Amino acid sequence: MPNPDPLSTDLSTDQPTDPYDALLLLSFGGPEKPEDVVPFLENVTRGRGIPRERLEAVGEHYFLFGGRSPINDQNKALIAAIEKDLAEHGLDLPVYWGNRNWDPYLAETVEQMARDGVRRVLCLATSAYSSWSSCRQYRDNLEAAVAAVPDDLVAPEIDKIGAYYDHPGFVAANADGVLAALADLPDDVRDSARLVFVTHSVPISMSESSGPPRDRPEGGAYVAQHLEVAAAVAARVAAATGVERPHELVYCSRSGAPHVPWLEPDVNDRLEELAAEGTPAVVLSPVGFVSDHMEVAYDLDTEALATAERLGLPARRAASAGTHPAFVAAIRDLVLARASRERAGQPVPRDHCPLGCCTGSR
Ligand SMILES: CC1=C(CCC(=O)O)c2cc3nc(cc4[nH]c(cc5[nH]c(cc1n2)c(C)c5CCC(=O)O)c(CCC(=O)O)c4C)C(CCC(=O)O)=C3C
Ligand SMILES: [Fe+2]
Repeated sequence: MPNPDPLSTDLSTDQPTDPYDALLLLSFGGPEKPEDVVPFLENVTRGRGIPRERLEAVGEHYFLFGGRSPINDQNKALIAAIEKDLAEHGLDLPVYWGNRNWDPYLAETVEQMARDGVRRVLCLATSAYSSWSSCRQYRDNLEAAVAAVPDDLVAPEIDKIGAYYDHPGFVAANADGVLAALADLPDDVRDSARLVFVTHSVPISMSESSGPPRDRPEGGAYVAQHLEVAAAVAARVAAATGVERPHELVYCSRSGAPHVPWLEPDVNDRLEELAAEGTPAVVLSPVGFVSDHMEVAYDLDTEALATAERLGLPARRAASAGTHPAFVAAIRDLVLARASRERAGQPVPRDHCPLGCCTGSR
């Protein structure tokens, strides 16, 4: 038990980040040069039954960008922004970084934390939503990394912040991205533009088993959470512009075997329909991604924007949360809120997944 006597700690003059002595940014990882691409894809898809053709196609996406995913640079920029923000607020909390699929690997980072004498760690994953891929798999990675710490070291205890999609700072950052994209559209279609929110498709079975079993919304938490963010961002944009625009949620980056159903519609198919219906313009907002991953660089900026261009449909891609100050402040808030609840012995329900939460992997 981390806090056998919560009252005594509550009344002390602890640091606002106590009981934590480090923050861990946990991410997916990505290749940095052409030689990295195949080993990276092997790491990602080990035991996942992804067809060879799909892997070759995804490899090409990476080669188109010189074998370098944007994700590691995005994470470095986010860590720098978090460190600066923490320092500006007088908070002394070192930030570590570990990935599931590429260097720096999570297990090495956790071992390094043990060597540095770090005992209690708060972890933020670069995914804001519930599902096996976006939450449970990261928890399993943490457990495995802690278990792999050599016996001569004391492994740190790691707590993971739960889904944070509805944090007002995350919503505000995405809304700002949509506002900037709208401003960049031609004047005559700006007010009639449709807001198309995009996230990573997942198998329907994964989506339906996402979230805590007891209060799981119909269809699963993954879709429900994205719809909530889409509505919140659209409402902020309406308030800021004085114009109500229609909005919807679509999907990108479908993978897996063709006979396994995944969430639809695909963004490209939907753009075809919207163009046929005479939609004047669209803004694509990648709310499913906290920063500009390869899915954003390829599936949206390369593929979907080309689809829109071919259809003669004016389209702009909105910025993801990235290092937007509202998102960076949201991270500080999530850290301080969790630390204070921990000191008071009041767990944050969403940070503790019940049995059966986000189980379905395919
Ligand atoms: C929900 C979700 C997120 C969002 C949450 C989060 O951020 O974690 C996400 C993120 C990412 N996915 C990424 C890359 C890949 N995902 C793949 C495969 C898959 N993703 C899935 C789901 C998700 N993925 C699923 C159900 C599969 C099928 C295989 C399986 O069941 O596990 C494959 C294999 C090839 C392919 O099949 O596409 C690759 C290369 C990158 C790195 C991008 C970069 O380099 O910038 C990132 C951030
Ligand atoms: Fe993925």
